[in-house]
Amino acid sequence: MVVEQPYISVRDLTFTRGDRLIYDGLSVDFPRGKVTAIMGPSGTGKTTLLRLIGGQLLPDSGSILLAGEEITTLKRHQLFELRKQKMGMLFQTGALFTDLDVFDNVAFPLRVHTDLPESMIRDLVLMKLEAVGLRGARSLNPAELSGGMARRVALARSIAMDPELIMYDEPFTGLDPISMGMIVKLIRGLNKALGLTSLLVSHDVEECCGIADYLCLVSGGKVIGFGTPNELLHEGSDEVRQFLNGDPDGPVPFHYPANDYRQDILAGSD
Ligand SMILES: Nc1ncnc2c1ncn2[C@@H]1O[C@H](COP(=O)(O)OP(=O)(O)OP(=O)(O)O)[C@@H](O)[C@H]1O
Repeated sequence: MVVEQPYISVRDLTFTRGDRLIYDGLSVDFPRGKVTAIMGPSGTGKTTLLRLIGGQLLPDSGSILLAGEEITTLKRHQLFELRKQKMGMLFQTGALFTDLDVFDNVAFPLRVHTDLPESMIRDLVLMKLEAVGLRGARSLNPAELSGGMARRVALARSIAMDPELIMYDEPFTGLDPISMGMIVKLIRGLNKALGLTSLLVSHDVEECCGIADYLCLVSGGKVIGFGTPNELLHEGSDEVRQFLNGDPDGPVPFHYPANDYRQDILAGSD
């Protein structure tokens, strides 16, 4: 798919972990102002891709352009500035500070990264908490929140600095259906209201198809499908459709390669 003026452009990306090649010449563009869900088999490198885009990992080779900046060659302090100004991240493990209440958790990045007066910080924090429906919960401690509420506070914190890009890693994991519905609505709503570019890693095909403008399917170190959910569900390759439909057998076989079953049985013990 040709993406006009992508927010993120990845080219010929190679990345290895130990002796395992995770990405082998990955090239993909992520559209500006849209929600793109990155999906694919477990262990294929989806979280790794978010970390490469966030500059937390450095590729072996290749380029990652984000809002015109080449992430892979930025110096540490430049990367820090870029992250501060442009990126919000919501990782599944992105825990709240347990010794700070909800208000102070959301205020934290503003207090650390800006010189804004406390009165302005208060207005901004209340605005972010209102956006996630938790203005009334500002005095609660993290221990008093449900899992879904904690995720929403973490979301308010990750948009505190008005990022251009927000990256979500498995934002639905462990949530009950109502909390999941709220997070889905928030991801979609915030993307539109704040004009964000959103990248979302998740295994939930149904949620992703409902929320994402585009799906990016990654497998074997490459993009095997990129398009709207509708396009991929109807016109994707057999492998893409097998993944999206959750079929147990297809191009990715149910059976691990083995010798003849009958011979195996007759052969007795190994
Ligand atoms: N810190 C690490 N050190 C070494 N190998 C790692 C590390 N983190 C991840 N890996 C390996 O890198 C590969 C890609 O991991 P990654 O977490 O990006 O996959 P994923 O597609 O997000 O998986 P999942 O869907 O299960 O979360 C996996 O094989 C994993 O075992």
